[in-house]
Amino acid sequence: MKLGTRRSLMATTQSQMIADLYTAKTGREIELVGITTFGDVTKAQLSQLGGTGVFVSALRDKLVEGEIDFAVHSLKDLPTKQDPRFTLAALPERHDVRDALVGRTKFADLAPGAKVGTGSPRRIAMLRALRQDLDYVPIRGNADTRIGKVTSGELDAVVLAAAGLTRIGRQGEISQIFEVEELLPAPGQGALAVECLSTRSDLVDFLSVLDDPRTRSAVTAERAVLSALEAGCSAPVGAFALDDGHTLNLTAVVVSLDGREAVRKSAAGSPSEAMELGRDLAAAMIADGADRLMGEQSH
Ligand SMILES: NCc1[nH]cc(CCC(=O)O)c1CC(=O)O
Repeated sequence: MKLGTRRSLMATTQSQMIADLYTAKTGREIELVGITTFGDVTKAQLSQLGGTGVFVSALRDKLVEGEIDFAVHSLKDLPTKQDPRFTLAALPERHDVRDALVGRTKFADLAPGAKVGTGSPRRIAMLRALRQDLDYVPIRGNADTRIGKVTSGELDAVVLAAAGLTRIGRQGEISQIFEVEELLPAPGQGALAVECLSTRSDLVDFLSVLDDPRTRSAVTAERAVLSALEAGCSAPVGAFALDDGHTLNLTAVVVSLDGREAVRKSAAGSPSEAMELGRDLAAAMIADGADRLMGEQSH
């Protein structure tokens, strides 16, 4: 069995984690196949690429061509619009959902005017809501490149997903983890998705041993919010859900890019109705003006 992976350290690490988990559960060996994607080579700002899924499409092409059997994606990079050719055969147990600050001080201790790097409109909007007096600098590149801008002194801090930092062994450089109450993560953040062709029912069955039902319900609700808001991965939308085994609790927010306005709502429901919970919460947010706040970020 061949598992296609992007070649970055983060991607190969998370693909290897899934391969090891699979081998531990089934005794079957997995071969990793490295693939270069457009998202890895472009210098453009992610938010200017005009669409989601830049990291995803090259892996999907290899699935269609039959070069690989399945692929592991960071769920938050997957477009919410379902492509019927592919099936999310497994959503394994989620890692840390939170965002982290990499810098020499905590966020509250940064001097006014300090340069904070992040390429994500969601993070910029939410960080502005916390502190208007900092200079938010759009950056991209892999985590290593971003952290390097702090080490070199070009930036005072950068904000990255804690899960990604941990996967590449850089958790020691985190100066603060933002609690979800102050910085709501991106829908699906910290979760990995195992995808294969829908026609490969043999694989869908095999891979389902990796699925974690509580992760699946939580991220289903979060992604339903994003989908119903008709927002993409570059929109200033945060969502976080937790399934305690009985109840699914969901919170979502849309923040204006200047950080001055937000529509934030929570709801609880049955994990078996995760999709409806997310969709209904998004409808309530739109009724409160969420779509107006997203402005031209929505697509
Ligand atoms: N957009 C890139 C991306 N996709 C997934 C992660 C982090 C790991 C995850 O959420 O699973 C990252 C980097 C980051 O946001 O810092």
